[in-house]
Amino acid sequence: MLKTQLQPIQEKWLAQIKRLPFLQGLQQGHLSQITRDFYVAQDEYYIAHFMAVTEQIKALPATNDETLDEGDAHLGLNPSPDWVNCAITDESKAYVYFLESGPKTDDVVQLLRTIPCAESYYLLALSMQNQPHGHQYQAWIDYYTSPAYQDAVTRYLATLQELVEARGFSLQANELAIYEKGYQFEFSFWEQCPD
Ligand SMILES: Cc1ncc(CN)c(N)n1
Repeated sequence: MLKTQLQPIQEKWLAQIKRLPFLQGLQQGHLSQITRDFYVAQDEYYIAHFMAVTEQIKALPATNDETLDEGDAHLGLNPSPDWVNCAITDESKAYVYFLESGPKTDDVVQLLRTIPCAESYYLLALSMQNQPHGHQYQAWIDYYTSPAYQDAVTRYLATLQELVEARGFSLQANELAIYEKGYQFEFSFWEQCPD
């Protein structure tokens, strides 16, 4: 039931994200240095906040996430030392504000805010796997398709499933709207990256 509710939203936004110039460049291995630096700067900022939010989700079982450091994925894009000089955009700040806003007491809502972030990268990277001649950004793809990252995504979805089953009613329209908003922010985050 959960999958039936989430999948149409997920598929709609992933299709739009894949068409964006940055994703096309990522897929084809043709991103400029400036573009990669810009992305890494925005994402370092984003991830720091994302990690803090997920640590507050009480229902998420504690795991050994030592193998997960998204800095490794960034290295796969070969940023220059100049990435630290890129200003953080209003779009990136708005996404972080969305993650951090709202009551912290409802784990269902908090998971719905964060799952688009976790699952979309896994699904995007999966779609870039198996290029005939290897990939320019193979380390980025490998990071987001790794068993450790996949386990984290599975853990988020399984926890949401358990919480929804335990409360005895399926996701409501206002909750699905939060999940969709998360995907909208994912889209805007990628859209802002120059090609
Ligand atoms: C904006 C964003 N969304 C998702 C991810 C993958 N955790 C990320 N690194 N950055």
